[in-house]
Amino acid sequence: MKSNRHMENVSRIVVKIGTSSLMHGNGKLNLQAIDQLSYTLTGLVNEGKQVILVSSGAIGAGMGQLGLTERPEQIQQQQALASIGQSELMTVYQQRFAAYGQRISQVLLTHDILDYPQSRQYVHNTIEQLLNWGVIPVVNENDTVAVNELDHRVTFSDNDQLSAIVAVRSHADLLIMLSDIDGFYTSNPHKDPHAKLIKELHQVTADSLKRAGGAGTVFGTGGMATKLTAAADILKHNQMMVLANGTNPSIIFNIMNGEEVGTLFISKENSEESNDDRVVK
Ligand SMILES: Nc1ncnc2c1ncn2[C@@H]1O[C@H](COP(=O)(O)OP(=O)(O)O)[C@@H](O)[C@H]1O
Ligand SMILES: N[C@@H](CCC(=O)OP(=O)(O)O)C(=O)O
Repeated sequence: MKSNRHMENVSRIVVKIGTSSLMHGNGKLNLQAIDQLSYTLTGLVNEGKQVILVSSGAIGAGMGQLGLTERPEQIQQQQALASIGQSELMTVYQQRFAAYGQRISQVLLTHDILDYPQSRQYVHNTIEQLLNWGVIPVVNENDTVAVNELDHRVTFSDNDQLSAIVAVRSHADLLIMLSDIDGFYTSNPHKDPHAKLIKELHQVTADSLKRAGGAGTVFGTGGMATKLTAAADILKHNQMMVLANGTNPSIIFNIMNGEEVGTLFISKENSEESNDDRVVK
């Protein structure tokens, strides 16, 4: 694939991976995806980059543990599932990253912590210290206490937005959002066979938001809408985001090589592209 994006100066990267990329359709953890993710992120750290992983999947992993095929409605059940699944998820991450000699840590956050200057400072200090030590912080929402964020019918806050907040606060050069789809399309490709992949977007407009629909699987939550809101936040802070397919997380290497994969969200001033938002023909 042609290399025409400039990622040479990217040194701090936030990677967000969604539940749909971490789970099989039958509710089991996708160990191959987790292994490739661990291998790839360790590879980036070995190259001298600083990496923060924002990983969903706690509720999905909890559902898998209990053999549930539908996400329960009750908040307390979702929270209990997250509590079961988070420790399973971290156990698997710990094992796979350790196989590549990479240290990781767990950071559980709620959105409101970041609204309080002192807590925000503590989070900032901790993450900076971890990155200085070459550790990969693995961030998730602290689902047991984050009641509003769990009920996606009431609010649309979730890990997509959390990853943007983390990327903004940590002044990351790039947010890579991995999902179960190749990028942002002109409409939901699972419903519209004529949907076309948008390669680059400079602005999240009301029209782009209209094109974004809900989650694709029972395990996914926010769908495309929360990814676009995250992208809007990133663009507001003059940062970059790539939305790409996480089926094979080593796609991150292609992104870092500047290859044209997924959808790049970048301000017009920072873009190499003279055309407006490009659509694959
Ligand atoms: N315009 C669009 N472009 C791409 N995907 C879309 C669009 N609108 C809705 N979607 C849906 O969003 C899904 C990705 O969101 P989600 O299921 O929440 O994944 P994740 O678990 O990775 O966060 C896609 O699989 C697709 O079904
Ligand atoms: N904290 C929740 C994350 C929910 C969430 O944002 O899920 P997703 O849309 O798959 O990224 C969990 O770990 O299950």
